[in-house]
Amino acid sequence: MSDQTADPMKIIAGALPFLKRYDEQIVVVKYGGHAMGEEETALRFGRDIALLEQVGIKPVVVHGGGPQINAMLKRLNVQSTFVQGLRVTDEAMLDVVEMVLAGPVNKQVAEAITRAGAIAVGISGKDGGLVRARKLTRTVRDAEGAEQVLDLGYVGEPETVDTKVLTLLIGADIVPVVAPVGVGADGQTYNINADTVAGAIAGALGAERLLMLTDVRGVLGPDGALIPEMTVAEVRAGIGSGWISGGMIPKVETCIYAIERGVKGAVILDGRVPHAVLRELLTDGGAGTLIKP
Ligand SMILES: Nc1ncnc2c1ncn2[C@@H]1O[C@H](COP(=O)(O)OP(=O)(O)O)[C@@H](O)[C@H]1O
Ligand SMILES: CC(=O)N[C@@H](CCC(=O)OP(=O)(O)O)C(=O)O
Repeated sequence: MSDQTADPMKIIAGALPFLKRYDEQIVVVKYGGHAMGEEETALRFGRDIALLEQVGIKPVVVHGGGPQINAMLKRLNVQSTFVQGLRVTDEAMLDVVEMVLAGPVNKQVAEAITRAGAIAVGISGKDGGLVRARKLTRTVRDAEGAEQVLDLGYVGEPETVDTKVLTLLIGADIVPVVAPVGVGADGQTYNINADTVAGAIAGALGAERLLMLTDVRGVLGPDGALIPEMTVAEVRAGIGSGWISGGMIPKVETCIYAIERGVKGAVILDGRVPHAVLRELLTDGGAGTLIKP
């Protein structure tokens, strides 16, 4: 039965148990740059988040903006390289990253939610000491099996998360919208993968759910089919075999991180599907890939 012909009373009755389950619960939603797409997609996302807030759920949005950074770099004629899904970030790159993420992208997402009738405030991880970061280092093995440390420049990882500013906003019924930029103890700004920030915030807040909105249906197996549920061990095997790759790696690693810190469920789903967030939280027809212990 299509949405248009469904009995509205049935829909409302069906949503009630979920509304009860998530009442006053924090749900962290990672809104990926690929899922933002057209302006209409962002507005639709804003309406869904505003609705969650209006029915008593406490949404916290962490957004990405990789494609939007790429578009700006193209205009500036600057090349960018990625290692294991992470953008190598020198000083000039850092300026562009912060300008795009904490600027237009952050404001567009907050505005879309506010326009839909909730109050949303855009901040970056630097505001209120939210995300204290440290330089991220990655090691790889070369052909001879020797370990090599990669220098990704000013790419960071969350060291600590101070949830005070989020708690204050949530307590005042304001939806926090967070740009994935952090600051080190010495004041150095770091570019952090948005998935990682979402996981760290979900863990620190003890969120009920972490939803990762992207531009694929979820984790796809080697045959291209959607995998509805995966254990942590299965995810690790997928990374090892190479069929989980690129931007999907930080996504699944984030889900594992969040679950290990007590987040009840972490889901990777297609943010381009209309009402993806509402479907996932308020119906039993959840889509995407649920990662579980
Ligand atoms: N096994 C897999 N299943 C689904 N997507 C995968 C897989 N392995 C790699 N990917 C890639 O990961 C991408 C999602 O990551 P990313 O582009 O960083 O999204 P976002 O901008 O939403 O954070 C997909 O578009 C796809 O190209
Ligand atoms: C270190 C690193 O790679 N940072 C990301 C931050 C934005 C991001 O994560 O955006 P998506 O969620 O849209 O991919 C970047 O520079 O693209």
